[in-house]
Amino acid sequence: MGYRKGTAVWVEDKDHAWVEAEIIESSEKSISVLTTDGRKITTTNEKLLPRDGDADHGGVDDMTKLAYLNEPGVLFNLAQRYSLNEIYTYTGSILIAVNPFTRLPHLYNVHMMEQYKGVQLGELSPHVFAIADASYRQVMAMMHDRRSQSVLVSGESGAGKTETTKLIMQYLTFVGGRVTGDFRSVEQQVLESNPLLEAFGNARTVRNDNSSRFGKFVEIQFDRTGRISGAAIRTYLLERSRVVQIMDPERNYHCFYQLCASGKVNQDAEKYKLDNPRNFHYLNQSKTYELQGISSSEAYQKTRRAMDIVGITLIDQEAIFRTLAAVLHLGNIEFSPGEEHDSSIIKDEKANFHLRMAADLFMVDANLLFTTLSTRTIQTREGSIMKALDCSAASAGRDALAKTVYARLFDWLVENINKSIGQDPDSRFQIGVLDIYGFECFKNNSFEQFCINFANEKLQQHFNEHVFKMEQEEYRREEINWSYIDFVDNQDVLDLIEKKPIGIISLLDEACMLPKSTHGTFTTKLFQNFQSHKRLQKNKFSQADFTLSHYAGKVTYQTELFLEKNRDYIVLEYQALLSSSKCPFISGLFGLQKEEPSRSSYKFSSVASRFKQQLQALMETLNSTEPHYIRCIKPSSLNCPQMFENQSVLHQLRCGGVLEAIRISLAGYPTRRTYSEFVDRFGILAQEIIYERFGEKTLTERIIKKLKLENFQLGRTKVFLRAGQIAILDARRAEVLDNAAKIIQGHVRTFIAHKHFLLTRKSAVNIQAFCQGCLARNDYMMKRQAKAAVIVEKFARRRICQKKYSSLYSAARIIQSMIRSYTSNRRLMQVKQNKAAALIQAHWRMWVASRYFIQYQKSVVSIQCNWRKKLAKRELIQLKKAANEAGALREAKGKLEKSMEDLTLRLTLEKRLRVAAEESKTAEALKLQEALEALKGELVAARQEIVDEKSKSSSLKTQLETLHQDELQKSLSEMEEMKKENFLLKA
Ligand SMILES: Nc1ncnc2c1ncn2[C@@H]1O[C@H](COP(=O)(O)OP(=O)(O)OP(=O)(O)O)[C@@H](O)[C@H]1O
Repeated sequence: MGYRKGTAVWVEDKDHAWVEAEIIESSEKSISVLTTDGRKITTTNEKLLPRDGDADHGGVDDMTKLAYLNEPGVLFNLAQRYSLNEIYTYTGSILIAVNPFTRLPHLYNVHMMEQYKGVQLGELSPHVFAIADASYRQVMAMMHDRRSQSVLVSGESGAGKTETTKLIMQYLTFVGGRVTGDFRSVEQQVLESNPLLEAFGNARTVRNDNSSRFGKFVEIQFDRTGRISGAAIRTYLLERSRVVQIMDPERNYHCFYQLCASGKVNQDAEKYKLDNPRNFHYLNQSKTYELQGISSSEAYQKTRRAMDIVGITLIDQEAIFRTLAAVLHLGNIEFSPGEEHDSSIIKDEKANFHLRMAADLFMVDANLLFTTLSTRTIQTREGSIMKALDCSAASAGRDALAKTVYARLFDWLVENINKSIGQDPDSRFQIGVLDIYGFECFKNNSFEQFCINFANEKLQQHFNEHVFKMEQEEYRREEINWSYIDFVDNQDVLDLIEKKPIGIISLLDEACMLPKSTHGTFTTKLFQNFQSHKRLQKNKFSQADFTLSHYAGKVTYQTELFLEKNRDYIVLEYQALLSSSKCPFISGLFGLQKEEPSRSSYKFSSVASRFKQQLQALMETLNSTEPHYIRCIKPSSLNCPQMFENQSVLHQLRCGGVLEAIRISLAGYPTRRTYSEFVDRFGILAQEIIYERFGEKTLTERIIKKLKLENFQLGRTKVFLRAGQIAILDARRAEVLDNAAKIIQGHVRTFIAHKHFLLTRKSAVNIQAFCQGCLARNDYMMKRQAKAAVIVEKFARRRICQKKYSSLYSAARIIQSMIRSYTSNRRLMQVKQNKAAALIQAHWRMWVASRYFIQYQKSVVSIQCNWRKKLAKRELIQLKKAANEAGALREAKGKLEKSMEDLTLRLTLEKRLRVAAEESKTAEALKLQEALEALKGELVAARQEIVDEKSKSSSLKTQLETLHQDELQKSLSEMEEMKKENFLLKA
């Protein structure tokens, strides 16, 4: 395009940095710009991007829509979208996925999946679900259109291939899953196979914490109804060397760390004597044991759960983890030189312990394990000879055994997952998802990079064939006017690598089989055979290196370990040792195969050749499917979100063939339809001619001309359209259909509206009736409530009055009882006083009677005494007369004297008694006097009390009266208020 002077642009400077600039001169051949930092740069169109282009509007979702289609345009479009978290962009039918390095849950929820279900590619914004849906719809299309599909996900390590693959599988299980909720449904098993394979096949690398160290092709099979009916997983080239050798800060496979951390979950770690990963040689070569934000014990539980779901029995699970533990113990077996030359023995007690542990866990004899590791049997014509191995050979053998065991374990897992998920023999349509390592070019590139880049060349060829070659062939077949577009055909690189009998792989295999070959002889032979091959170059500094010009750039390979890594030899002693295991799982891994007798105990098998065969099979599968491409891009080498490294992204776009695809797509005719298809679809755009007797080709031409489209091509059977023309046709078709739909809609709407009106009217009447009923019911309810309120008020008032009355009543009762108690007290006191007075009177009368009686008695006694004295005197006189008269009289005199003495004695006695009685009577009278005095005092106090009581009762009476009056006043005022309220309520 031509730029005007003064146009603001971005320009790529010689350091490949993009800077702001302004056009100062523009000619056909070159453009001069002045950068904002004052530099004058002369550049070309490709290295310029207008600043007010598409990028300023948030970018376009399909690169082919870019107004300025060049590298910076593509790059800035991606960067612009990435900054808005729009990580997906189409390039025609290729989806570019830029790794966000942060969770974007809103992009992947069920709602999103619902949105993309059944929607044409391009209708919604670009998404991995759209690609998955397109492939699913293709599988479910009309019978004759059906074709198996494949989705090829590629990109460099850490670009997000595995995540993208998981999302595709998630979508396919969503649209093709049954709603059974079954714990072990096929789709559940397909999904759960991911974490299981990740545990055993993924590891931390410098580029990615969860890097897949194997390639994977998952084929999901569908039944006639579009439901998932089976699945098959194929894996490629597991990185075996990682089991025994890791570099800081990388890690070994996740499953080892998970097993060591299993102590928190079960007894496994303790049972297998795996206390700490730091104690195991295969793990402690790197000081990284933990992954940020991931708990190994939780991951262990997840792996176990996945094993349950994919149907691995508990016995097999136990055997798998036991085998892993055995591998770790195996790595700790160290050797030291033995007594004999070139022999080795177990280094120390610790190594011996690990030897025994490994043997126990493998369930083989410990001595046999030692012998197997430290010796080798060589077959000679004379018979077999046992040769001792030195320390380094024994250690290498130990590592080879560990790698073999792990690789077989991994293969067993894949095989069992496949068996457990099951294949559907009746399924005729599949969707395959390929997640394979992207093109790699490091400082040091070894055998693994060679294989990976070989695989990428193959995939690129497939891509070329699909996108470019087929395109060109079709143009030729259809005999349309077409100037060929060049593209970088990589067939020559593939021939160089895989051609038989002379290609890099064949030469490598030959070198591996010849006993005296080294990597040096291999490279020498390679250069001899391909002296002037334009894709192969010698390295100036190292004879052992060679450089290949891949489609994505030049890569120099260091061949030191090529031979060793290509040899997948199976040492027969290992085979014999482990097939003798008492554990059926382990002996099953190493089932005895009939070996051809050989001189050596090694049986060579080429890793590269096997990989080549696998790739061939994969390509055949892919060729029978319709491919969809997803190119994952890693925007930041630091794995940070919102970081976009232009150079790296540009390199990845080049490697992925994205830029080439855009170029070809725009230069050619990306859309083509057979005439019948075209007329079927777009005939409605020219209805006036559609029923005329023209051929389909003429009809097609007339339709297109009617729409004034230019630059289209009419082939033999198909019409070829330029980019964007189909969109115009579709838009016009949609317009016509829209108009037709509008008329139909108008009629349908009238009908619906009429029906709706009748229904509305009926409903309105019903609603009115219902509302009126409601209002009447409400009114009635109000009245009932008012009446009820009056009753409630009445009861409330009665209750209040009752309460007042009862308090008054109880107060009156108290007063009454007080008065009564007062009068009865007074009566009681009177009775008590009367009683006391009677008692005093009685005592007084008794005292008076007793004084009278005593005086009377005294007088009687004195009268009696005087009388008796008189009588005695008379008798005495007589007796004296008689004594005088007779002696006898004397005696009588004596007697009389005696009786007189007695009488005087009795008299004095009675006198004394009388005195004592008088004394006691006076004391008693004194007592009575005192009691009388006390009673008088009590009487006075009682009188005083009565006076007090009287005054109290009079004060109570006055209080009661005032209380009564207050209460009365209050109730009167309340009555007034109630009346007012009642009046208000009534109002
Ligand atoms: N769509 C995505 N959303 C959020 N994060 C993502 C997404 N894709 C990738 N990532 C992040 O990038 C990391 C690397 O992705 P992934 O493991 O898929 O890369 P990869 O290309 O498969 O790498 P390798 O080839 O090493 O296996 C993931 O662990 C994840 O954190």
